[in-house]
Amino acid sequence: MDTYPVNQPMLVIMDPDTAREVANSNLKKHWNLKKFVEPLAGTENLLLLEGAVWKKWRNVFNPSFSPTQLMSQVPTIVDYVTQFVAILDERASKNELFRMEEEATKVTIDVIGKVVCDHEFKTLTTDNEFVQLLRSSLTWMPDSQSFDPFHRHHPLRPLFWKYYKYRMDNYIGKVLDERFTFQNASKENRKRQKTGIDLALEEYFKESGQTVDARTATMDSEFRRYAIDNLQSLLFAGHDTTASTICYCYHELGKHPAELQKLRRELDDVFGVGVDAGEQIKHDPYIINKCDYTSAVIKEILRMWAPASTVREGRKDYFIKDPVTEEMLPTDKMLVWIPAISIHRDARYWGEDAHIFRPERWLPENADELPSAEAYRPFERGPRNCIGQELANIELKILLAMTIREFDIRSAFDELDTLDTDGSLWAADQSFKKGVQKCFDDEMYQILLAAGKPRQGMPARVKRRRGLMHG
Ligand code: HEM
Repeated sequence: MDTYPVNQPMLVIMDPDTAREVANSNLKKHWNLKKFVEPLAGTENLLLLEGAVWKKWRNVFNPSFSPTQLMSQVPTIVDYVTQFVAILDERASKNELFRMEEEATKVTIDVIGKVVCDHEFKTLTTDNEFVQLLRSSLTWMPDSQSFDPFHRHHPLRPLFWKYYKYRMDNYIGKVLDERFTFQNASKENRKRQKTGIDLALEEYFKESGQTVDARTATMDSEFRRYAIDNLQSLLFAGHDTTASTICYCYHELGKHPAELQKLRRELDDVFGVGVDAGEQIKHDPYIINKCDYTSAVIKEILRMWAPASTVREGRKDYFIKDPVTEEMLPTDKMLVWIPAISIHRDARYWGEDAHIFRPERWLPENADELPSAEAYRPFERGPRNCIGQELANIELKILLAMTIREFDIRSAFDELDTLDTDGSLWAADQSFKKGVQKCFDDEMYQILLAAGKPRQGMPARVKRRRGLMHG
């Protein structure tokens, strides 16, 4: 696809086997990605680094996302989701129209903040400075569909981005420095569960050959830069994709009563009718593995509304074989894109109902119907796959288990205009409301704001179904 002069020519990969080859190749991430990531998380981070430096940092953070480490975080996740439930309950009792994406972002930020930084962002209960800066930075993201040259190359954009990044660096830098001072200062601390920030610091002590003693150790500025950018990339990548996915879960379930009923029935079977799922999950985190249909709903949503994908930079010496003509296609000066969402909706792999929400396709008894695993890549595949996929899955299951039986949730695009002055990032940029307002025959199509987010942040209404069982 040649979009010159708006963008570089693109080679769009729609064939799952070719996608596997590209994902496993050493083609670098495309420089275009930097435009989105740098304002939010700098350049020295897992999303953008390459080669040996990337490998080193991936190894540093991998243990924070191991199954055992994640399961140990489940009670914390339940506590945050309980606060999210309280917010929904308040919205319901006031019968308020609100943007679900804004509220979902709060819970996912609080979770990732705790999992990665062991820091309480308290976004669910207070106005957190870091999150406000992150959202302000997002308001400056160019609308990729805009042909207005002033909008695309706004002269003030780099200044604002620099300012927000500077303040976000200060915030995370402080969290890091506090941890650095605190690191291993006491025996009890050494025994604590280690989060991403501890592992990063451990790596530093190992590399710098310093003894772990808070009074004499110093942190060099290069390490500090890498640590801050990496923590920010985890905070950023770890919240908005998950927030977007839970919104689409609510949206599709709201449109599909039969599937919603099946989901509620499964949760009743696993947790008991009228029994609080949160307390049970806290007590036995592995109970969520019994929820096959819940898992199927999440997989189906990530198939239909995958919020992220990979873009790679072509190279002179790298050719891709056209699976039909067998022609060797050059990739030099091209953006090589694997649009997961398009592969996920391709009838050649998923059948005539590729655009239909049908969680049943993921149930164990229907495994034979599924196409090759390569045709499903919401978290990408190969060495640069998503480090946080298990965390996202656990979080999404807990969110569904603790909300879907408590509330009726529906998107409310018919009332969108009444949110024009709510001060959200969506209200700030009215250009999102212009132009065609349906894609895949759905008003809640994705808007590219770093990741694919639900249009207008999903205007929503919630109704309580029964008395709350949580705190
Ligand atoms: C539903 C939720 C999520 C989806 C759909 C998703 C999707 C993706 C995709 C498609 C990539 C590949 C990007 C590329 O090639 O440029 C990726 C990478 C990444 N994701 Fe996620 N992600 C999710 C949640 C998370 C969470 C919870 C974290 C928490 C830390 C996270 C952290 C990352 C990081 C750090 C990378 C870069 C990995 C590397 O290159 O080594 N993501 N994700």
